[in-house]
Amino acid sequence: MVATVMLEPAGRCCWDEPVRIAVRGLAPGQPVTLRASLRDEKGALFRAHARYCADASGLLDLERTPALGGSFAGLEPMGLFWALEPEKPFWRFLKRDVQTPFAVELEVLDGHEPGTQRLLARAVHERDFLAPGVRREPVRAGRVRATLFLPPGSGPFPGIIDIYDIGGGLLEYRASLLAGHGFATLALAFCNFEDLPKKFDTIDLDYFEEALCYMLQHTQIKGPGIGLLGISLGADICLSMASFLKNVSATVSINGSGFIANKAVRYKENSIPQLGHDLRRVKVTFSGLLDVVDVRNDIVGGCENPCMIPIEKAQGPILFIVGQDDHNWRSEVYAQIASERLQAHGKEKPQIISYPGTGHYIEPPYFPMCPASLHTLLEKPVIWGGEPRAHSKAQVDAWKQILTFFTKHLGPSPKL
Ligand SMILES: CCCCCCCCCCCCCC(=O)SCCNC(=O)CCNC(=O)[C@H](O)C(C)(C)COP(=O)(O)OP(=O)(O)OC[C@H]1O[C@@H](n2cnc3c(N)ncnc32)[C@H](O)[C@@H]1OP(=O)(O)O
Repeated sequence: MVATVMLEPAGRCCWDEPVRIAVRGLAPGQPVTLRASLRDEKGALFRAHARYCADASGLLDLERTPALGGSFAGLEPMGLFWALEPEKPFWRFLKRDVQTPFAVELEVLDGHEPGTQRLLARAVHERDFLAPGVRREPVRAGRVRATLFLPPGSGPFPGIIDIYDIGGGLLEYRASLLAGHGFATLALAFCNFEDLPKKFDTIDLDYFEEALCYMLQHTQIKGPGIGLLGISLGADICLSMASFLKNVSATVSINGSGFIANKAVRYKENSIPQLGHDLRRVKVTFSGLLDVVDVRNDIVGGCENPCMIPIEKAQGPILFIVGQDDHNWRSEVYAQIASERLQAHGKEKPQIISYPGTGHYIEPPYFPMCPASLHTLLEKPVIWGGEPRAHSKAQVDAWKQILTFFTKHLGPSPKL
């Protein structure tokens, strides 16, 4: 009998959805190796593999059969995706063009010995970043440089602004996936994109207010408030927006700090000074990579430190998503200080969801973890923390929590 790869859903699905992989037509108990590979838009190759044995009927179902070793071990139906590793060192898994899918090649090889394996079956699985009917609209309005993703239908939809980290550019993949869940989502650039400054010294909230106004005046976006989602520096920008600007209904901080790091924040007559850092606290790991986790200056005065964002002024609730092994900075400690500050100012204790074994780049489900990559400021590779299996589980759960939080506080999307 000929071995065949079966995929469910067949052919394609969105990147944040699980796919069921099974192989039919193997010999009873046959040892096989499954291999996954994909190339990103810059041509970088990502690969993962795992060894399995078919069951007594010659079927291998990744939802029922544990991997015996390889890039991962145990019952991990999506392991061939989250365990993908770049061939090029320190290469981050990114989707640059969300209008095309990632094509993942799946191969079934005979046996467990590398090098001598015969190809038994092969399939290509396409993983999309735009769900059917999601519209992508480039936004060049006033100073705002962004892309808006609108769910199918005429709305009005709950709206979210999505902001990434200090690397800048315009990363659209998280916003496009969120639109597939019914949220009109604006992927917002703030530096290193088109005519925006390559580098910046101050975070000027006027720019972000302009983006917020763009969302609020959009006929297909539901008011009276907008949700904010950010990671790293993007999370701190979101917390600053929520603290100073009106009409922010809910904020999610993914590994933000609640402090102004090395770029002062300005809004009209208000400004928050930077905490600063000391490069003498950069550590060199055993592997020779840099670890910047303790580089920031101490927080004198705890939650009343003047470099802290006045999050008690935020109108809407804040959800803190935290990786306990974040090596960019101590996100868990910072979330606790944020909670203390809110309570010290008579606000409710915020929801903090803290994940063990989880590093800095908490991305949408099934994104391979980025253990280390080039730091924009240091221009050298730094470690980001995280253990791939735990990090992957955190990403799946965090995504669900984020969707639930925004649905609760922005309201559900209209039914199609
Ligand atoms: C002084 C420091 C202190 C430390 C901490 C202080 C305290 C904290 C203060 C701070 C708080 C802040 C808190 C925080 O936020 S901390 C988070 C810090 N984050 C970063 O440092 C972001 C790092 N930047 C990136 O990863 C890039 O911007 C990305 C990858 C997003 C692409 O960006 P862009 O689209 O602009 O790239 P390009 O096409 O023009 O290529 C440019 C170069 O980038 C390289 N590249 C491209 N793609 C990848 C990839 N997939 N994987 C790896 N590298 C990649 C490649 O070398 C390429 O050059 P070339 O090979 O083409 O010549």
